[in-house]
Amino acid sequence: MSAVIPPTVAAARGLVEPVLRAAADRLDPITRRVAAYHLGWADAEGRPVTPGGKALRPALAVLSARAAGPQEALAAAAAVEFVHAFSLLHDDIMDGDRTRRHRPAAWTVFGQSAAILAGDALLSLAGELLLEDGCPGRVPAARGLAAATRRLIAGQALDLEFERRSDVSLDECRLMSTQKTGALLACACSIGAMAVDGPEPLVAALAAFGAEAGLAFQLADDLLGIWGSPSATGKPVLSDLRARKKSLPIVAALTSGTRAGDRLAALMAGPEPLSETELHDAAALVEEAGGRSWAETEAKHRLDAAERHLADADMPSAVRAEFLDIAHFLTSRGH
Ligand SMILES: CC(C)=CCC/C(C)=C/CC/C(C)=C/COP(=O)(O)OP(=O)(O)O
Repeated sequence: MSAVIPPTVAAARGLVEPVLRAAADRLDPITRRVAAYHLGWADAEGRPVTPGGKALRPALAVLSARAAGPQEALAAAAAVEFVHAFSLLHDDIMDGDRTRRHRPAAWTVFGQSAAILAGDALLSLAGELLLEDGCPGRVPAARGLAAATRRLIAGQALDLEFERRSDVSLDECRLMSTQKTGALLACACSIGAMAVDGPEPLVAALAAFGAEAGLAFQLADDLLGIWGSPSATGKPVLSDLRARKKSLPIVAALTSGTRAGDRLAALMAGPEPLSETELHDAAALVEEAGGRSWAETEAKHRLDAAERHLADADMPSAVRAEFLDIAHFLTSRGH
């Protein structure tokens, strides 16, 4: 199944992209070239191409400002996208992933050092953009983004540690996903309202909505990491099992107390890389042990919880409907 990108997301991309490009123009030419490639503006030779990322976070940030009033918070929206872009650049290096958004990952084209520097540069541009912006809530917004980045890093640290552990609990795995993905989604959903100095209860409700939607998004992403087709995900098939990732469906299967879960644990404990047959066996065992259905149900629960937070928040009904549209899109991407 695949879902069409909501019109709000496409429209927000058009609004935020000039801000992103103008900010990236401040970078030195070497770093800008890597950033422009990673952000999907240019090919390896610097020729213009059509951007590949979905730009969900800036769309959520734009909506977040609109929830508080008629103002825009484009610098905040661009800053969140830069943090996201930094995290993907570094993540591909850490995971050794060679493909991103249907293209060779930046580090495979420009080398690891250049890609690390480009990620660092995007992170610093995010802070610069926010703090020099004229919006009244720029300092709390910058503090919120910095805290979300710290949590994103904590989640990534757990994710990497879990690859070497065989005793990861579902609670630990949930914490990792909440930090790795939920923190920046929560920030994207609330930073616009924060930047325009919106009321505190609205900011809190939007952050709670984003945290739940972020967990639902990560569950959907984890399902795609096992059963997603490379044409839909832009990543190699069975990539999470290949990397021995302890994603939520995998940990649900490993901790299920079933024979299939035990067989999966034995398969994943071996020292050698898994063969293609073993990878397909492992995916079947995750399913047999109930990991797939658990993750699908959990994603629905998280989406319901997200909707409840939104229902309680005071905002124009059209903005609420657009938030919901994006939340449903997050969990129904191509399989
Ligand atoms: C510090 C560090 C290295 C952190 C890494 C954290 C990390 C990679 C989290 C994964 C989050 C996620 C679901 C990304 C896909 O977003 P998306 O589908 O919106 O991506 P798109 O922009 O390509 O559409």
